[in-house]
Amino acid sequence: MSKLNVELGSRSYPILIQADILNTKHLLSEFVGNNRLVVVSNETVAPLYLKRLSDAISAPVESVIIPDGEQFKNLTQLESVIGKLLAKGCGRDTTLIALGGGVVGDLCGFVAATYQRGIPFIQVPTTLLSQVDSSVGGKTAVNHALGKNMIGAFYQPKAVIIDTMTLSTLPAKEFAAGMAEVIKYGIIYDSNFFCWLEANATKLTSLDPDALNHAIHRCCAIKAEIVSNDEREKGQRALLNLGHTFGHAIEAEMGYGNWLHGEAVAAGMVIACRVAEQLNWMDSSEVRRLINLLQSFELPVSGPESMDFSAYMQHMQHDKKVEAGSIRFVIPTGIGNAVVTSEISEQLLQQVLG
Ligand SMILES: NC(=O)c1ccc[n+]([C@@H]2O[C@H](COP(=O)([O-])OP(=O)(O)OC[C@H]3O[C@@H](n4cnc5c(N)ncnc54)[C@H](O)[C@@H]3O)[C@@H](O)[C@H]2O)c1
Ligand SMILES: O=C(O)C(=O)C[C@@H](O)[C@H](O)[C@H](O)COP(=O)(O)O
Ligand SMILES: [Zn+2]
Repeated sequence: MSKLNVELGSRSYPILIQADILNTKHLLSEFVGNNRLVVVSNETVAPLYLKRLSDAISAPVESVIIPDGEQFKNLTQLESVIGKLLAKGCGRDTTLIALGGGVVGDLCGFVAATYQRGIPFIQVPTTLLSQVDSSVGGKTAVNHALGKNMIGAFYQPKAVIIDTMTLSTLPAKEFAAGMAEVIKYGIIYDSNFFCWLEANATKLTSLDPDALNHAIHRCCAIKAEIVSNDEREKGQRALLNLGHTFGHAIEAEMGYGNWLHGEAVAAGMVIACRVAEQLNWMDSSEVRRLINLLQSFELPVSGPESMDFSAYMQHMQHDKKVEAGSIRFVIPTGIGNAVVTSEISEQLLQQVLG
């Protein structure tokens, strides 16, 4: 088993990574004490993994099951989950366990942050995207029609338990979406990791256990370090938003769920790199390497044909990185480095976005 730690003083927590960790007896006992346990999952993941998780916990477990899809990461569903917890009589001595991908994790985390002013929760992520990104760092949220993750809280889990074996049932398109966030870490932070991804793309697609373990471990280590330094995104954490200003605009414009989050981030990262290329911050060979790597996972490398400059601008005004009315963009300065800047002219954006 590999173990990492998110260092946040009294709110620090471990990330445990292991194939088949869901077969470990008394898996969560050190994190839950005598609390009542409620698993929040969805109608796809629960039939696959809820029994295994319950068996591993070796204590009574209740569950709340939500419908599957990004379009259900909303206030209606939040209220519904809270209503079910109230109907069960759950008090503050309840720990929630998010079993599923980023949608379940973000929603369950926000329920935990708000239910009776806050109860503990544990992340058990089952998609590649959630194992490398969303389960770590405590960004919890639901979407609003006008923007992604517009209603939420920073609220850290008590532990992140990653069973890499769960990826064996993940649809290929969802695996690819997770790879977009994996590649993001290479661009913003670690050029060696980017080179490693170029060399190991085939192994990753075929779910080679060692390659998967290395990629998940490296991503979690980078995210743990960034979050430990900047929990509330006052500085460096904003780099994790590479591709998201454009990507979130795509998700909202196309209707939540029609473009997967990772697909939109893939297209958004290429757009950010095209901006960098125009500024001579990145050379075209580096942009080509990103495109090639994304394409090796069959990810999109441009936004939807139907979206033009004004459609992007309309959504990007709501981006959470807007400061004093200016949109701040994460722009790479090469493979392995990126900066946050508000100095991107509308003219340049129009040129890149069309
Ligand atoms: N909080 C954060 O820091 C953060 C970071 C990145 C993304 N996100 C959010 O995460 C969400 C995307 O997460 P996602 O890509 O995991 O999508 P998801 O949660 O919708 O899961 C993708 C699909 O895979 C299914 N699934 C999950 N695990 C499975 C398994 N093991 N086997 C078979 N099917 C499985 C799900 O039911 C769903 O249909 C977005 O809402 C995004 O905004 C949050
Ligand atoms: O953890 C972070 O910080 C990130 O930005 C990770 C992103 O991959 C993730 O999609 C996040 O939810 C986006 O955050 P938002 O603040 O732009 O909604
Ligand atoms: Zn993301």
